[in-house]
Amino acid sequence: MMTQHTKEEAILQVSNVALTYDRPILRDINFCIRNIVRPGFSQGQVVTLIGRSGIGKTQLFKILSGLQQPTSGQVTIHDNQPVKAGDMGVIFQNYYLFEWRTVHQSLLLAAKKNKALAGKEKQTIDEYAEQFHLTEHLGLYPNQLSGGQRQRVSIMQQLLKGSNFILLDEPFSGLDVCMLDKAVELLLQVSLSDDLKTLIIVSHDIETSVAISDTVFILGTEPGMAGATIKKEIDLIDRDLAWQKGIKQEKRFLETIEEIKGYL
Ligand SMILES: Nc1ncnc2c1ncn2[C@@H]1O[C@H](COP(=O)(O)OP(=O)(O)OP(=O)(O)O)[C@@H](O)[C@H]1O
Repeated sequence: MMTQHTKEEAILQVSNVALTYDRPILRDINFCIRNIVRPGFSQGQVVTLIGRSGIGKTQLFKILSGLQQPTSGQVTIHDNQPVKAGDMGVIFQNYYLFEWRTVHQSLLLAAKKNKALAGKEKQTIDEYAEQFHLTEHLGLYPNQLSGGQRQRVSIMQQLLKGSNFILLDEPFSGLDVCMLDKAVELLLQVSLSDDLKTLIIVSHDIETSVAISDTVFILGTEPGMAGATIKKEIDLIDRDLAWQKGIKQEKRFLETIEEIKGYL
């Protein structure tokens, strides 16, 4: 039985986006992310963007986050406003951190950008740190952290800034099995913190990323057409594959993974 939910207003709309350098990279990109309302949960959206290497995922990621202007078309968020740099929290693959600042200094800087936290920045940092198992690391510099800890600091930074959109580039790469489980838990926790939170994940680890998503967009090329477009959108809620622990082991999940691989 399909999990009870409704899809409401558009929270991100990509319209006719194209990107051309010396040749077309992206063309006719159209998709929409809607606010999912799930009774009893503050369920946010988790979207995975999949495509083979070199297809244009990073370029689309940059366009979505306002860091790169498309050649044509537009990306709008909140009441049809065009997205601009800074609207979205971006977590790059290498978890870029200010190496010369302690974790706490970086987090405080992020929290100060969020007007909603005025006066309670330090308290909020302590609460998140506890939740993310970073309490003992607040005084350290980034080079004294493990990969998993750096990742958690990056995510915390974006959450403190108050971004409703968090884009993650390869969030699972370079993590050992144990850390991978923790990263998954953490993203699920973030996605359940507010029904307006949207995570957009670009990953080569299809199984892990699809297992925590509600929607998959597959970027690919079509015969005779230059440039990549969204070849397929898979609604995992409709397939009853979303929001379930242990889904990775189920046959029908693995069938969807095979189907996705068929599009690459
Ligand atoms: N500044 C640029 N000028 C010209 N071509 C570019 C530029 N930046 C990227 N490209 C090209 O755009 C294409 C898409 O690159 P992109 O990095 O988005 O791929 P990707 O899907 O993220 O790949 P991967 O999974 O390997 O990271 C590539 O063919 C790349 O050569």
